[in-house]
Amino acid sequence: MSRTVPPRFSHFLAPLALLLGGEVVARQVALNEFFTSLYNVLPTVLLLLGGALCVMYGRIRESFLLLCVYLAYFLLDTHADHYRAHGTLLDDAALTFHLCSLLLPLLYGLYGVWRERSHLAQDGLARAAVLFAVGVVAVALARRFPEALHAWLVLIRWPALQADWLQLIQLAYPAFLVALVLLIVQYLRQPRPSHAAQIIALLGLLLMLPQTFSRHAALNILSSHVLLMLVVAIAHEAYLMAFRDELTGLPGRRALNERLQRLGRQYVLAMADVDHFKSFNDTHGHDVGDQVLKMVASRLRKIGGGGRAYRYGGEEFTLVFPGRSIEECLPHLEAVRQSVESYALQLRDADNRPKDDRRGRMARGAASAKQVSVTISIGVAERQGEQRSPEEVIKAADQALYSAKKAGRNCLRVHGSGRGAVRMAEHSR
Ligand SMILES: Nc1nc2c(ncn2[C@@H]2O[C@H](COP(=O)(O)OP(=O)(O)OP(=O)(O)O)[C@@H](O)[C@H]2O)c(=O)[nH]1
Repeated sequence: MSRTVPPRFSHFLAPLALLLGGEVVARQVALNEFFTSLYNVLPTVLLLLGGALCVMYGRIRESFLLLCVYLAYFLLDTHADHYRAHGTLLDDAALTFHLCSLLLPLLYGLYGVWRERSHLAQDGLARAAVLFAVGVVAVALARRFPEALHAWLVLIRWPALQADWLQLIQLAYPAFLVALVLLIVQYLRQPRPSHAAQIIALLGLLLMLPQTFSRHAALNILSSHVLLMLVVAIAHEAYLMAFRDELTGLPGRRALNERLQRLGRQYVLAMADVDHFKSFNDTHGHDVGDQVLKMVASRLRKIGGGGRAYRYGGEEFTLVFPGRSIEECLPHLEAVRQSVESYALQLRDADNRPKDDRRGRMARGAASAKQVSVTISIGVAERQGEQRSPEEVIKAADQALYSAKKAGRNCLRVHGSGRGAVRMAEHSR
């Protein structure tokens, strides 16, 4: 999958808010009856809701993350409930708790970075087999050698690193660290909201485990919030899939259609199209064509004047200016046309791409680096006269775009007037 957006703090905002909210609620000495009942059922409800979303959107990875967290919650809740009701721990409480502390981060990290394969059933079976094998081995060892396993788990392997405030077995911390590093690397390689949520959810688990027996309802509250982070991330990904164009990162056609329904009585729409893109693709290949579309999208995204860019489809883009007149928009459209024209795109050859940044920068600076540039034509129309509906305004902008193409391309045309034919001097390329 292509990386279209850089890491963003906004990816972490919702999960961080949920983590903070969970920790604040978990610190309450007593919850009222409503919240106690709510948090009693929430983990199961979220597992079912998240599971349904995973089935709908074919998200195997997230379904196993939810399952891991829920299984740990379920096992620990049985013991926490008994402890709260009777004031004593069941015989295998300590062993179950230590095993969860070790296996939960390991399985969570593994499922988090395990790439989804196209064959969903095979993928699901492989993940289920791992969960089953780990579960069977853990239960078998716990039944046959409970004392030996307990002693192995609680052994302090690195006395110098032991501190009073560490409330889990020592082995749990490297397990969390490994999972954290894997998930951070995954996020840096593919900065997606779901990958950000997985990192924060892991931190939520690290916060949750030590409070299992010490704080009333902390297990229910924090596991609910962790599950909620994962469910929200699934919904967010589904939204992006439907509304965002994967190649350019711009909002796509569906988002444009939604936006067009909410425009007021005054607005301007512009259609922009890459010139001679077919022959560009034929000459340089589809991959270079994709790089060009990303470059054009990145220029259009920066349009001023309150405009917003959408990928209409193929090499066509739509610019929406709510509440603006055509005079207000023309300078911004002309600026973006010029910015595309003057941008020299350095061709990146995936096979010969330098492995490190320094060599990459040197290669980009080298005179021999291959450069290409493209131009765009723009047609623009305003809501007025005969063009009352957004569809009619788009059609008018399309006609203006056609005029711009006929006028020699690399220019801007306004529908229904001779204005705006800002023909630029031909550039030798
Ligand atoms: N690389 C790449 N090419 C695409 C994509 N979507 C559409 N295209 C190509 O865009 C080209 C569009 O060509 P045309 O519609 O014939 O127009 P044009 O060559 O740009 O010519 P004018 O618009 O008349 O300047 C086709 O060759 C499509 O295959 C895409 O996502 N990536």
